[in-house]
Amino acid sequence: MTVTDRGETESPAVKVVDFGPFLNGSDKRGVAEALVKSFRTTGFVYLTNHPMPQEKIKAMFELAKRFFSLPEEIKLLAPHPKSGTHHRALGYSPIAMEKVSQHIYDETALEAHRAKAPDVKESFESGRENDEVMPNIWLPEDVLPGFKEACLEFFWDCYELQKSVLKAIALGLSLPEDYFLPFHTAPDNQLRLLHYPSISAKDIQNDVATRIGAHSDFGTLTFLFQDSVGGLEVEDPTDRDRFNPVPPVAGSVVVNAGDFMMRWSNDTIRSTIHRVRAPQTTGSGGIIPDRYSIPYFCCADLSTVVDCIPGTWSDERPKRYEPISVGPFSNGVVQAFIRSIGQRVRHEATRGALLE
Ligand SMILES: O=C(O)CCC(=O)C(=O)O
Ligand SMILES: [Fe+2]
Repeated sequence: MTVTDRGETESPAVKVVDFGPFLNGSDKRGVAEALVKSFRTTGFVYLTNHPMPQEKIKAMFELAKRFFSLPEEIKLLAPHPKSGTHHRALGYSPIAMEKVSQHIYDETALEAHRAKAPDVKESFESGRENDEVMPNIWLPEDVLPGFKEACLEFFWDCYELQKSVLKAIALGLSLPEDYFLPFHTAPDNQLRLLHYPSISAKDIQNDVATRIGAHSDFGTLTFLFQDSVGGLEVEDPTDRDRFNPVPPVAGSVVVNAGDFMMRWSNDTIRSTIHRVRAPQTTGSGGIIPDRYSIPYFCCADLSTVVDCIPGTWSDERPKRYEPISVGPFSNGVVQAFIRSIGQRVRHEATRGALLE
């Protein structure tokens, strides 16, 4: 672990990029290149001086805490639908309902995986309000007044952040700044509020339970706001058996690329496996405090078709993938692996399948 000149701890695996010079125009290219370099190497980056106001992030965390502290039967007034009709999760999913897995396709192996170590977390998910195909699932307004409005405002603020980051990535790939924007207009994105209740450190260290199992995300990008508890880890790009911590960096948002971006960029950009366990500073005894995090998943418009990004392929490095429709891709990734027997198992990615 190193300490940055801002006095914060920084994971040696994940770089901190100051987004300010991109936003104020003083060094757009420098920021864009640093960003893309991180996406090529680790698939993860911390962005500081991003445009999301810190008070809004703080307020969203406070509201998430109030939501999760409601009695279970009240939270279940906005239940995640049991059927697989929603391509993305919406509404409230109680503790241990979802267990994330990666590359397990056999039913018996899935059962064993499910039985092993539950993901001890609960979540609430929402998308844009005008989505007629997948309408949001809210609590009655009087239960937590202002919750719906705050989620929607945060959703659209994150969309503004997404546009700026996509512009920087385009520039870093020597493309016109607006290259990615027409593919992300709907937007078919998802805001997720996550709560990991306090848990015995021993249970996590002994693999009796986990916070979120190892997985990659499936979309274009994920923005992750995390509290000060820690525990997020990313797979080491050179050693698949090693996970490096991504500890909280004050004021930053963690940005990572998803499987869709990896495929779209002809594997130039990495979609890296990550998980949440006990913070690495935790001793073997004791209780790990509650963790709250807010991921925002950015997806290309379901109605579009994409081909490998110009500049990511050439005669020497031919295209590895055919053009693909975003809708069937996203539906395929999530739907094909949703199992509604017992706990819901959600495979967030088919990275292996894509690479074949
Ligand atoms: O809570 C976290 O820090 C990670 C969440 C995550 O990776 C996910 O929801 O996909
Ligand atoms: Fe994730």
